[in-house]
Amino acid sequence: MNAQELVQQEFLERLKIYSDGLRVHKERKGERPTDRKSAEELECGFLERYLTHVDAARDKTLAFPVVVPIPYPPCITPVAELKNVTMRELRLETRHKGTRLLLKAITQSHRIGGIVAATQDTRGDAAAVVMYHQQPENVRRAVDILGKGSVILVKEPYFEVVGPGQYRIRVDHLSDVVFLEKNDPRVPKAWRSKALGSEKTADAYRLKGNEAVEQNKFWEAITAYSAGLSLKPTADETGALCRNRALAYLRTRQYDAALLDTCYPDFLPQPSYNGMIRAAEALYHLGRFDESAKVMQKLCSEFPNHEHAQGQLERVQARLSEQQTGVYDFRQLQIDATKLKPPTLDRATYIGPVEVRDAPGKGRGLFVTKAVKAGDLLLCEKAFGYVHAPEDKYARAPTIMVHMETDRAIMNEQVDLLQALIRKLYHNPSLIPTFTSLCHGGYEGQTTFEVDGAPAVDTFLVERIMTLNVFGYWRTTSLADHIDFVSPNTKREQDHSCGVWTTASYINHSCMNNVERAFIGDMMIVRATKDLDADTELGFWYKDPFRSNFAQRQADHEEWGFVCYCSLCEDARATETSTIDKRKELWLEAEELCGRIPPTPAYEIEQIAKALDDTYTQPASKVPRVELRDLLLVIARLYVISKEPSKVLEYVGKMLTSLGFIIHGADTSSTRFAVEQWGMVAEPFVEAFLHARKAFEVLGRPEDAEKAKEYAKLVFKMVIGEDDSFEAVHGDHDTRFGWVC
Ligand SMILES: C[S@@+](CC[C@H](N)C(=O)[O-])C[C@H]1O[C@@H](n2cnc3c(N)ncnc32)[C@H](O)[C@@H]1O
Repeated sequence: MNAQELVQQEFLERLKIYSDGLRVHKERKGERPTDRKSAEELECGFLERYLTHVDAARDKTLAFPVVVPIPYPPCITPVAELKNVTMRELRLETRHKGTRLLLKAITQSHRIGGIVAATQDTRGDAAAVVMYHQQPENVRRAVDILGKGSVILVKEPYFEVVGPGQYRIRVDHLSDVVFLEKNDPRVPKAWRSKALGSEKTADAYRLKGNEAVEQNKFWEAITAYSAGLSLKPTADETGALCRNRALAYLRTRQYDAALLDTCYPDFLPQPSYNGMIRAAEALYHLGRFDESAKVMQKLCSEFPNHEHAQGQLERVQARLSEQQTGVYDFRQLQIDATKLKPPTLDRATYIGPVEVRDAPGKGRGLFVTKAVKAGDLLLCEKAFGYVHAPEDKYARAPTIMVHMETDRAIMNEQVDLLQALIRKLYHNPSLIPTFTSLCHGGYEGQTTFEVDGAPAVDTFLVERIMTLNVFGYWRTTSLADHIDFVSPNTKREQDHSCGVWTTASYINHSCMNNVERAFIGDMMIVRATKDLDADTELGFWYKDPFRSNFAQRQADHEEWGFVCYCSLCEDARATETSTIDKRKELWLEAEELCGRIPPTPAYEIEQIAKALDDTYTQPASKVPRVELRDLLLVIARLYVISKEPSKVLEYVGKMLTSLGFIIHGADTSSTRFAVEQWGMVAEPFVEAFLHARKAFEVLGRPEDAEKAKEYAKLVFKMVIGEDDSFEAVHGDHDTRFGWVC
């Protein structure tokens, strides 16, 4: 166990002690605690607890995991209809339906899992409040979200116990907390402060908002402009306040609200440059490129001298072209993905000839609407939500969310992704249907998404959808991963970036994949790996059958809530345990032989490959022999070293046929080399086809060599997403493998 693994191990042990202890406290459900701390005691303890957390964060250890209660929906009762409740009426581990609790922060807030502050109610009783999924510190400081003296209204408060004498109100749904301005009539007089919110005119608020914008304090600007708008301004003042607020909404990624403030689509009563360009930007970020382009065209004809507008028009036209044609400059995509941190690319989604349809026994699935060829682009999709793992994954303190009910947990990047998704949906409710249409297992959650004219986003529903639809991957690009894979002596790195792609999510699992996914930053590229007839359902691996055995795959599928009935899994079920054990034994023996220095003679490994092959009864075109792939490639490599091209061809041919390919001409006959039917495509076939290319070349069959290279490039395109980088990675193939004849 290395130092990093030790940290992980220690972290898990501490987590177990913590959650076991917590479980005991949670048994007090329904109790009204009588040992709540006073405001003064709470203030002192609060600081101490915060400092422990800061220490833990500095040492990159975990102090306080987020323990999630049994899922409960967000409040969808209008605030005005909720009854006031006080702290002393609250019962432990209970959500107080139909009520609202008015609180004033008596300390500054800090980040301890969520944003935490000590608060007091109108009777002077105190408890901490924790609000989850608010903006991260680099976007908005905790003290700006909930400063000392701030007043909030918690809808249907959930009161929880976190330790002996320690209780707090938790807010899991963003819409369950209302931040009240000091002049809000719901704020008791004693809690009001003259210093804040004292502007008298709409214009004064506009100026205050403008000042905040200049300091990049966009949230404060929104508050100021909104306060101005509440003072019944004139039409001109309203126009200016809205246009300015639209800018602040854009900068805080609230694109729906920004669009609304621009009076899109007719921009009445007063079309303006600022209003139109802000509308075009909001539409751009909402992925509505055609509408964005129309606004930009109108803008450019009305304001022909604006260079910026011209540039924006070209940008949106480029996106429209990508969206409609699926033609991308992949070389540039690779460059952008390497340079940008995070690698979220400014590109549009292309949805090719595919459609969501019912897939009996699997819910819905993605199907091709017309016949396609192996290698064809089916999707080039931008992530709906994406989190890029830091290069040094141990540079951060671990974060974890544990469900008390199921003991399931999500960690680090997945926690970040969940929070990003919740905020994205909350701030852009027009995107909610796209996301909530994704599968959410048996969890229904809240299906009403609006209350008091604002969105209500069910955190637990978002989490459920995320866990069933998330894709994780190893490196920023599949290309970087492939370079690790083909570079001798390079350890394959793992970054654990993750995201949600709302169209690719409809692709069901199949061990017998007919499409491959590849990543370039936050773009997922899906290509056919076989020639497919119209109406074929697409399938790719959730769990790679080459890197897992049947039992591991089944356990993984169980987590997703399904059983795989592909021919590979069915064959594994029908195979005797003794045969499975024999395969394992042979595989281990082969692994040991392959690792020897000097290399084991090819014929010894061939014998094992043959014995392994004999354990299969079904034809390889029906049940591919996944255990044989790497072994046969090793044998082909050994014949490369011994400069026996016909043996190289023989073993490349065996490798292809044992994975379900139907091929011709991988021998010394005069038959032209061709793939008649594609099998289970995977990364190592790039190398295999390149060995075949060289073998043909050495045997004086240039046309077959060219064909083999074409296939190598095609497989590269399927697994990397593009083939522009092919030469750069594999140009030195022959020298790298000792093919210098
Ligand atoms: C990412 S979603 C795929 C789309 C999903 N079928 C839908 O209707 O939205 C993953 C879920 O699809 C289902 N699924 C995926 N592959 C399956 C398979 N091979 N057999 C049965 N169900 C499958 C499981 O319910 C799984 O949790």
